[in-house]
Amino acid sequence: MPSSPSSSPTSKSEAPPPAAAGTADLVIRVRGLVTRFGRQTVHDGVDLDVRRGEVMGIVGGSGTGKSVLLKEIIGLMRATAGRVEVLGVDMLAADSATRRAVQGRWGVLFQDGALFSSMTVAENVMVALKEHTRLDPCLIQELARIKISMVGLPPDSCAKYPSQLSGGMRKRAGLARALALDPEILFLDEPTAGLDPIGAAAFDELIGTLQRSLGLTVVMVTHDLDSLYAICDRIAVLVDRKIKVGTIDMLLADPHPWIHDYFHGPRGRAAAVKR
Ligand SMILES: Nc1ncnc2c1ncn2[C@@H]1O[C@H](COP(=O)(O)OP(=O)(O)OP(=O)(O)O)[C@@H](O)[C@H]1O
Repeated sequence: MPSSPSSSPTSKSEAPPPAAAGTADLVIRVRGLVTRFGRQTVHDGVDLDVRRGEVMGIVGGSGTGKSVLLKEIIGLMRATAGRVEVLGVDMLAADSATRRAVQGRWGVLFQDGALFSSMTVAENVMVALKEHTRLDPCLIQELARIKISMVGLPPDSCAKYPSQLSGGMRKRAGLARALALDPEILFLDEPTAGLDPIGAAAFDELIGTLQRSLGLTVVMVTHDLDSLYAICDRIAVLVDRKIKVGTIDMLLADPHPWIHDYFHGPRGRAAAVKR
């Protein structure tokens, strides 16, 4: 396992997308998802397939339902209608034990790291290990130390409280916690929000390196065009209450007005230049 990932990121836009997968290689399968809040319809028949080992970015205008979709996939919210399968389990129909078992196979990084403020970084990472395993306490401490090192935090951050860390360090600590149980899937909600451009690029590089070395499937809600170019294999765009999925090159050629403006606007052009 890498102690401090340092290899330079490969622009995913240059790489061919992972081979089209059969159903067996799908780790997430969303079908006909409908989400309504009162009279507001946020999703109206959303379909999404995420293949094992790919990095899927989720983008869309403000309020198009990116975060709600993520919450519905990880079971924090219940869709009005439709089907969500994760790792072959129908999450809406499964009993609580089955759902819990699947939940142990993914990690989530929320925007601010969502760390417990009264616990040190190491204690935060140990929470899931204590809850989901029966490992010896010394081994749990050692595993937490390894995860904290994997995300590039110095050893002395283990004993620090979240309030003693910078925003970027808090995100790394949240990532260490998300990786605690060696997940197969990593869900990220706007991982680079609030970071300066250099910090954001370093975080993208970390995600890319961890994804490759650990063979993770990553699902990432983001507004960050640089992240899309740097680490995403495919991108799911929420438009017109549905989803369009493609590689960056496919979406660059898409005539939908929002997609065109997003990828060909000033920020899109600036991100494309860095490819
Ligand atoms: N619990 C809720 N009750 C009622 N409406 C909600 C609830 N959660 C979200 N919404 C609405 O659903 C819509 C989609 O919200 P969501 O947070 O998913 O947007 P988003 O695409 O992530 O936006 P942003 O990019 O601004 O973060 C919004 O109009 C929001 O007000």
